[in-house]
Amino acid sequence: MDSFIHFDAVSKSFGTMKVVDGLDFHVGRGEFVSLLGPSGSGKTTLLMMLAGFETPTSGAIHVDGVRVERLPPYKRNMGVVFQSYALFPHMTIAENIAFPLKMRGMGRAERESRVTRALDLVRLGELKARRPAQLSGGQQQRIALARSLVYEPKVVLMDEPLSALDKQLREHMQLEIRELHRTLGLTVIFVTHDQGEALTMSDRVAVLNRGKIEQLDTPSGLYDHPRTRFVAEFIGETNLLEGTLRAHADGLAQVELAQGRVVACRTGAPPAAAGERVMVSVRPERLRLGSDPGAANALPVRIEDDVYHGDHVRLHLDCGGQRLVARTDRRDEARPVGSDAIAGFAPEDCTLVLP
Ligand SMILES: Nc1ncnc2c1ncn2[C@@H]1O[C@H](COP(=O)(O)OP(=O)(O)OP(=O)(O)O)[C@@H](O)[C@H]1O
Repeated sequence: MDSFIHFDAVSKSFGTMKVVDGLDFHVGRGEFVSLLGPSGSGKTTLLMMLAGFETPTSGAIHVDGVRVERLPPYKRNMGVVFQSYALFPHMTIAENIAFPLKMRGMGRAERESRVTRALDLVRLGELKARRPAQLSGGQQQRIALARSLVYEPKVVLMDEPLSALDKQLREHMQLEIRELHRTLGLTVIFVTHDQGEALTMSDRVAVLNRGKIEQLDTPSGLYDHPRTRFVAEFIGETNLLEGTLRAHADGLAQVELAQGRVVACRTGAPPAAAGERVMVSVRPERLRLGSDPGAANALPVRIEDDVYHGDHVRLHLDCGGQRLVARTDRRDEARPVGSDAIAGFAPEDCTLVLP
């Protein structure tokens, strides 16, 4: 991956509060990267520093080899789309889209051809004489998208652009944005707090927590190999078993759980040294129920509850006082509530994270 956008030790404080803390990461040309994290984790601040509406307190931002963190927004050639569409109500759609071009002194003929092209991209050419109030929310958001694309930026920054739309429209717009990303070869940085949206749309996702990136990885990398407890719990759902790392050899870690049982976990370099505390993260669909207490990674459990979800059943398990969740196929053998069983998982199906 070539480095197209590079954050080099970027921090941002408001007064004494550090809201972005030493960010170091690269984004490749043409990549779609989402910023995902809880409210207040610094996603918007990161995006605003890239757009030029905020200046870092320290550190450097490079875009296509140019240092940009002190450049004003209009010199960065980035398209920006916000949650609120921010269209001018007194202008027609065509005038709204032409506005940034007019501000840059572009001639009328060139402006018109670019507006037509941008409207064609979002398939709303027939609405160009209307005013924003005469459009639906989804149409207004597509116009805002067209406006961000009109000066053919190489980077498009989007801050929760779909969160005001209903579910169906949101899913439709997700597909449209992905399609535009692919066909135009755009580099997209997309802020969302919807993990489903981040996982389905992105090449990679940066999980932010308290101003730091906990993990920047592909969607499957985050789900299957979370590196921290925060990521394991934030992305999807997981079971966390506390224990002590006893040994690591040949790619297999041995972890002694609180109740004295030892489980094996296939992993590269473990996150802790032998003797230190770790957590074993096992996704609910990786927990298998059986009856062989001698099986590998076997935990005796009692079935506390079963909840039918149509395509699957969720079992709530009690494992020596700890609550676990298993997701089973409807066709699996039925397990009556109150019965005992053995919950097991393969060493390949778990991950070690720091507590
Ligand atoms: N101009 C400002 N002055 C003071 N504090 C600010 C300013 N802008 C943001 N903050 C604070 O910085 C922190 C990070 O805010 P930011 O908007 O980047 O978070 P976020 O992850 O985008 O959150 P959300 O999902 O709620 O939009 C928050 O605690 C916020 O209150």
